[in-house]
Amino acid sequence: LLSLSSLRCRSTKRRLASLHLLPSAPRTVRSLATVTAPPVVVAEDDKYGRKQVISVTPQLYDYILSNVREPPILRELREETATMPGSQMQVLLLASFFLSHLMPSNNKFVFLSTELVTFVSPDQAQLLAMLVQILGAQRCIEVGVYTGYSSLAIVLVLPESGRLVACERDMKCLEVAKKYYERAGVSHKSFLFPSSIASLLVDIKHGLAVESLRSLIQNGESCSFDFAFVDAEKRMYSEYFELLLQLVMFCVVTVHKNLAYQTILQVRIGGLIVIDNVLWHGKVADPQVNDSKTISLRNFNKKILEDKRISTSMVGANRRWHDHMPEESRYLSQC
Ligand SMILES: C[S@@+](CC[C@H](N)C(=O)[O-])C[C@H]1O[C@@H](n2cnc3c(N)ncnc32)[C@H](O)[C@@H]1O
Repeated sequence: LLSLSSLRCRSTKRRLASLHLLPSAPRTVRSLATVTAPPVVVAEDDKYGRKQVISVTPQLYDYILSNVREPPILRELREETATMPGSQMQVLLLASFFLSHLMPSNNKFVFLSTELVTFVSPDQAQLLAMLVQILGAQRCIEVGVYTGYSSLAIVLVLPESGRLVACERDMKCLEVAKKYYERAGVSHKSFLFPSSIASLLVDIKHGLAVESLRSLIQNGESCSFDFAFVDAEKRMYSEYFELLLQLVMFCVVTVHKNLAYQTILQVRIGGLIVIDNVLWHGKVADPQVNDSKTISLRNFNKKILEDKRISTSMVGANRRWHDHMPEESRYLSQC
């Protein structure tokens, strides 16, 4: 535990950063994980046609990252975030690695790890930004901002007239996010036209996300968003989803042809809701894991699968670092 405390301490992280152990993350992982995993997993069940699935090794993940276009301001924000107490990147992997050797039979730190905060990786941020661009999204919502890495990635590709509603309960995190929004020139408010959407790219909603989403609905903003990214409290995913379905353009349009005759058309206009961490570091597939967050996510995934109102796609893990990590810490890898 002492090791974990010292690793979570800011000065230690700075020292690690100066040794290039943090936060240029992916390379650090390679230094810990010297064993190369097979790059391909073959699905065992013949009914899947013996499909080969690429397993992302640290080397391959390095390669993916070297092909990411990360704007310099996002890189700076990522590096600053990685030095913050509680942020999860390599610190956690390092801590778990050391701890697993100190206390091989103790799995308490797996629990500790879930208290730390993660943020999307550069490749994930690039994917989010590209989805927003493909959609031609103007109005977006993020549930769970942390220090603003994913939200800034989204805002940077929005048109001038775009808007991102950023929901976050932690003011300290928002201070960092605001600093970067300002530096990127996306937090400008026009005092001449305060209600103008065009003058406000990031609209921060400080507070519990469910309340912020409800107030958007009460303010008549239903069916007015194109895109949402959910990355907050796992046990609230179902509530976020139901509220977002009302806010994102996926709606019932009522057409009044004349007073006597009314047609209701169900129109899917094409909004997109991206939900992070639905594999919950692999725990959803492990019947031995039954904590409340894992159960919530299992139930949520089942509900989404059965929900006929939407089209859905679950995208698999893009990193498989736990192949290289001790058993106790394998859930620390990202999905
Ligand atoms: C995983 S982090 C978000 C990371 C961010 N999306 C990124 O990739 O840069 C989750 C954030 O959700 C926030 N959060 C958790 N529960 C919340 C809630 N009920 N309402 C608002 N924010 C919440 C936490 O404070 C934390 O900052």
